[in-house]
Amino acid sequence: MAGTSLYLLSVLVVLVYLVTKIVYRLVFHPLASVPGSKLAAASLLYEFFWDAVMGGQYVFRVAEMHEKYGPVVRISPREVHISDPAFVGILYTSREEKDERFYNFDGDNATVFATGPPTEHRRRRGALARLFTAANVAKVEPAMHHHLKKLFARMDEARQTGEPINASDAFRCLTMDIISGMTEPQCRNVLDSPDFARSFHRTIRVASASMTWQRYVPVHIVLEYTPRCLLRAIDPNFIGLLEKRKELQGHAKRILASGGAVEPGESPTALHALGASLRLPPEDKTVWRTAMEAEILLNAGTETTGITLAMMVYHLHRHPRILRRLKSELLECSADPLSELVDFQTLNRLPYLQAVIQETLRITCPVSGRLPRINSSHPLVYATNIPNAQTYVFPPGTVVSMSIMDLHHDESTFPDPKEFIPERWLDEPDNPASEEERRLMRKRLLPFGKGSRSCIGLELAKVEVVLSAGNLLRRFDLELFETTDRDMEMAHDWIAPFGHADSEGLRVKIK
Ligand code: HEM
Repeated sequence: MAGTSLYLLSVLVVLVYLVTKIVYRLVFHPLASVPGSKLAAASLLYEFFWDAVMGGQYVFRVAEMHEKYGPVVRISPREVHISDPAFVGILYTSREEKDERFYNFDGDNATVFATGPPTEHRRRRGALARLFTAANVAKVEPAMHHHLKKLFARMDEARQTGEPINASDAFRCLTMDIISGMTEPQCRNVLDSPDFARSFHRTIRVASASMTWQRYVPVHIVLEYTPRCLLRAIDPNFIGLLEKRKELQGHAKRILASGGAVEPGESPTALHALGASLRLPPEDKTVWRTAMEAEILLNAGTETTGITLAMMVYHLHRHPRILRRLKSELLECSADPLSELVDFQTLNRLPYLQAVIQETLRITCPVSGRLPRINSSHPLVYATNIPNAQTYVFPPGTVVSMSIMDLHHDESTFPDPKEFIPERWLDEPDNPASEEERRLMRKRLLPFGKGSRSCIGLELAKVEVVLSAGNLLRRFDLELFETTDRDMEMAHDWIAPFGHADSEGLRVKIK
């Protein structure tokens, strides 16, 4: 009897605590006046449900909230999301920190991507930054030519057999081989895989989805300690993920032990840079952190650039006039035979290719989700010049996020935002946009983010996309194969946009 009363009392205490907490969040919290779903404001479970359980769906719910409530919405007890391009310069400065809860992909906020505090971040990013400068990326261009030639040889074979290829997977293989050659001592050479490494890409998909879960559950630890047979039964791709991680840890261990020494036959990679860095204290030179840093580079460098190439090829083949114009520019840019690769510098000067790439990055948003920041030391003020619009003052500690997607699809900056119109970027007589409007468009095209946390791989991605797209479209005539808008649309936001599980992505025939 006494036991039952104690049990009831405990339940009552928990209930009172929860109700008090919810009432506080809805009525007394500093964000209580911000509009949005009350369920989202009451509990983190709402975000958990849409982002983790439903698999990267919160991005769509947040868009609905903006439609209903306007540019400022409360999307969790502690987070406000803003859809107003004018605010981007205020939020993404070097003062704001990344929200460590959201970015905790590695389980310990230990990687460059996930680190919150600016001082630690500067130190960790500094250890890698030299590898990704324009000058160093230029040195890697011959390796990119090597990988591209491999891809083109596979495409030549496919032309002869008449079989379609999965271009989404093929591009991911290309970008994986490039970033792998810069990250780990042995390039993965996934371009050699007969099916363009289908199961490997499924592993990356699972890894990306599990990063969302990591925000709420220590996924890394759970995976480590769950029996392999059980994991295999749940999803065999978990095994691939763990094997890949073990392999990276092996490399990290050896390279850290040698102080980042580059062995004969190896090229200097991110792992070597981390091992040799004098900026990093011993606690940053653990095997786990070093391997995780490499894993995040591999993931960040594969999906983003891969999807950019796939989306570009898709949009171009849905718009034959645009494709014709691009091809004629590419065919005239060099006297070299088509069998030779044109170098980055030559391709990078082509205005229409640049416009096509800008438009692809605008419409695609290879980083699709929100990018939360915390104003740890100062209040953030959101004000607009819209008559009667409310001004908000967010106290220190508020999580404030924006999404590149909102910026790039803002109708007032980019008319017909869902349409693929490379001409909008060009200074041509029939472009209705004024110079001032184009200046604003350029300012608001931020596929690589903004501020001190913008993409470390920007120079690399630029060279990869220009070189690959320019040479591929110069050399091959493609035809879409059983690929529809549904195959190319974002179905899940797992930092990068992922397609439907039952879709093959982009498939093409080589003519
Ligand atoms: C088209 C290709 C790419 C796009 C559009 C892109 C976009 C972005 C964006 C928007 C961010 C900022 C994320 C945030 O604020 O939370 C970012 C960060 C980052 N990207 Fe990329 N990225 C691309 C390619 C790459 C490549 C090739 C690498 C490989 C080196 C890479 C590695 C990273 C890393 C490590 C960060 C974290 C930087 C930091 O916090 O200091 N990305 N990227």
